[in-house]
Amino acid sequence: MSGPLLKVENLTKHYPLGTGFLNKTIPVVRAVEDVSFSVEAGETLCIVGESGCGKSTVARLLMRLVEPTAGRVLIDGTDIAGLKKNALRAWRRRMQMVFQDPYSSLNPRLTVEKIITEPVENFERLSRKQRKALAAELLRKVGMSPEMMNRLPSELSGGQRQRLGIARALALQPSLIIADEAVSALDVSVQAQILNLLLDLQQQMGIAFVFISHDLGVVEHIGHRVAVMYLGRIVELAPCEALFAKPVHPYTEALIAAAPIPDPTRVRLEAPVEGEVPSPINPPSGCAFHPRCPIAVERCRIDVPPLVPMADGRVVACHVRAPVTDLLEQSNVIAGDQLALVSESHSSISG
Ligand SMILES: Nc1ncnc2c1ncn2[C@@H]1O[C@H](COP(=O)(O)OP(=O)(O)OP(=O)(O)O)[C@@H](O)[C@H]1O
Repeated sequence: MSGPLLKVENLTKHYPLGTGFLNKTIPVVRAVEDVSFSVEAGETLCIVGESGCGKSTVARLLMRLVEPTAGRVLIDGTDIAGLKKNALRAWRRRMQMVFQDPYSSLNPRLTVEKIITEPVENFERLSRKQRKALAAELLRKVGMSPEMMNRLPSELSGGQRQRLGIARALALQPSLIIADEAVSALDVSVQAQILNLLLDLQQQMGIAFVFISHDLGVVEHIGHRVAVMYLGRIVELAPCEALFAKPVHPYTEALIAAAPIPDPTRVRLEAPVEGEVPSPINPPSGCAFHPRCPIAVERCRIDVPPLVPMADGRVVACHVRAPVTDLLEQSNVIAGDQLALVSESHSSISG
């Protein structure tokens, strides 16, 4: 199979505030603006950013829990918006979600066995014996004892509940799991166990992850590539190591500087970002980060910066650090498809 497993093209979601009256223009929350990225089979793409930057809305759009205002989501090249009954069911098997709060996402009245076999039983009838065998296999996969099969979610710890949420997501052998703040509610030591479990499962089963988190420590541990979002837009997308070693966008730089440093030998370079995140109902003109940006120039107030590909494989939307003109002058060192990216859109990102 060629091409990425998941491709997101110019995805946009505006939530209208109210229903409008006498043809008055309704204000909208610009939750996601012109977001594009791709995910290869077996890859983990992390999406990071402050609260309200649109991470969960991207997850909901990927799962088709909300409809996009514009843009497309393609799985293996097929637009999920156009899928009809059978194709939609087949697609639903391939993409699963793990939520932040496993407690509220697990039915408290169902046993562990029922919870993890239910997704399969939505597709096919299982005998009692098959159900027990499947439940035991899935529990083992996530490091839990099959003896827990008859328990209720309330009898499990937070970490066990999250393992259960993962087991349920694995039941249909998905190609892609969307994990939205999947470890945020857990203690640090349990977080590490769950992250290592996800890494193991990825190696064993070749599952791709879109891993949404506001915690850069978690992202650094698990990500292959990282997309940094600010006020609905991707401002930088880079291989994980490159991003942490040398953030280019001033917002990425500020986020990394503000994150707690687990390694005491690493030195924090700059002060954390100052000021409040502006409202997505009335975002600043030009680059939405310019009112908080220490290096903003006049142009940043006027034009939205396009995502520009850099030599090390990352893309950055910053007039100062990734100016389009500089790159066009160096066109002899830029591949043709990268150049197309620069001119074609504000946020095209190749996988
Ligand atoms: N159903 C909705 N109606 C109106 N506005 C919404 C709706 N859902 C989300 N929003 C707004 O869209 C913006 C993006 O929200 P989203 O939950 O995607 O951000 P997030 O980065 O996931 O934040 P958090 O980490 O706090 O969950 C926010 O301003 C939020 O208030």
